[in-house]
Amino acid sequence: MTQSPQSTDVVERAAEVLREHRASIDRLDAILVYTLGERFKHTQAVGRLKAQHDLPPSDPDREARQIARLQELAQDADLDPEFARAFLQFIIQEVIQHHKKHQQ
Ligand SMILES: C=C(O[C@@H]1C=C(C(=O)O)C=C[C@H]1O)C(=O)O
Repeated sequence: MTQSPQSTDVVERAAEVLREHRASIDRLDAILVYTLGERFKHTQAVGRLKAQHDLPPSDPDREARQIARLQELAQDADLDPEFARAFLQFIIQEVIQHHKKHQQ
């Protein structure tokens, strides 16, 4: 069966919906970047504090509590909890590398 060509109205409406979604995605990406920037400011301060007081760069108990909490939040937010876990783990590993550099 051949498809009938879509009317100009339908095509224009689809283009408009796509534009709106992409504008929302761009705003949310900006929120993510600024949020991560703020988070890294705090973790850098924690890294300096740990270096000054000779504390270990990583804290596995704290990480386990954060991951459990984030997975609950992810469920509430309709986000894959496994994705949320992997994402937080990725960020924490980067933070721990920064903390190790503070201690060198
Ligand atoms: C920021 C800290 O250092 C590390 C990084 C963490 C993080 O990025 O959330 C959590 C625990 C630590 O392994 C901390 O101890 O609070």
